[in-house]
Amino acid sequence: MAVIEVANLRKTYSGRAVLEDVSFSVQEGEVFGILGPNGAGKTTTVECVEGLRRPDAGTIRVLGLDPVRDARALREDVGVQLQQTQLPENLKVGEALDLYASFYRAPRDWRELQEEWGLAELRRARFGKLSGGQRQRLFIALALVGDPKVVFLDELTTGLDPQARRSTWELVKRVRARGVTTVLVSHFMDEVEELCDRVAVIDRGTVVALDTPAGLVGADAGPQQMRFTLLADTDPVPLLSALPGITAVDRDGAHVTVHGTGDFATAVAARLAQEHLLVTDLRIDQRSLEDAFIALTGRPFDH
Ligand SMILES: Nc1ncnc2c1ncn2[C@@H]1O[C@H](COP(=O)(O)OP(=O)(O)OP(=O)(O)O)[C@@H](O)[C@H]1O
Repeated sequence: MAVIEVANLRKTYSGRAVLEDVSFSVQEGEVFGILGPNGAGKTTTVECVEGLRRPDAGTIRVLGLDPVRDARALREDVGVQLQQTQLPENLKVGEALDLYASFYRAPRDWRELQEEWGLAELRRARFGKLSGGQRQRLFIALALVGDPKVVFLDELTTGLDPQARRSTWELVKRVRARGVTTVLVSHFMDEVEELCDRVAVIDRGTVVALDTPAGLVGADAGPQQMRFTLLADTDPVPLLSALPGITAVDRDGAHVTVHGTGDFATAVAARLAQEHLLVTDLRIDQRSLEDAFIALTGRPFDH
């Protein structure tokens, strides 16, 4: 079942189109990524879906309802992650959870949530004193306190150090495990690759691709390379050239580079093993989501 349906969304600011024609749908239980460089239109898209901005054209349905017209009805079922500036510095963690729980008719027990998200020992800590990672933990807990069916997480790990990013990712996996449909806005390739079931890549106000992370990397997959050093004085070129999927084999002394498409690396490994040829320094250069973005838009992904 589609929890979110967006069709032909268009939004302009002072006559400038920021969203041209954005369409996508999010299925129940999915972690759906919205990926794009700065200024691509991600936040505008999500804020329209949240009912915070009114689109100029197009239709949006969240749990079958219109986010602007049916805002009151949706409030109970949708969780939105706060931005950094939205909590007073001197509010304590426990007070924030208690306060936000009071906004909902049927909230989760915030003390339970506090335990679950490792916030119990911080319950008397003031918001202003929390580290970046602790703030994100609190924001996610606050987004979940109303026991929503859908949650929006926007730029979750921006400004966090690598370790805090990784622990925040673990939190998102826990949200998913609870079956909450999640929309994750990000401009980090590795983040959507790690967390999302499907990703809409937005560039300059349009969806330039929509697929699973693996599909995005695999789509339009150009040739890949396999490199190794041969530990034997044998010419590998005639041996490997004829294997399926191989487009070229280059040799520079003992250093060999095999170019190919599809699952050619398995065929190469099998052939080398068959000939009892030992190799070292084996590397396979795989396409990344970053490469996919360049292939899709013709330019590098600028943060
Ligand atoms: N209220 C507004 N009035 C005018 N222009 C706006 C407004 N909000 C956003 N914009 C412009 O719309 C474009 C898209 O902004 P948006 O915040 O949706 O992008 P984004 O992909 O979320 O970027 P970021 O990753 O930087 O948050 C930008 O050029 C931005 O300057």
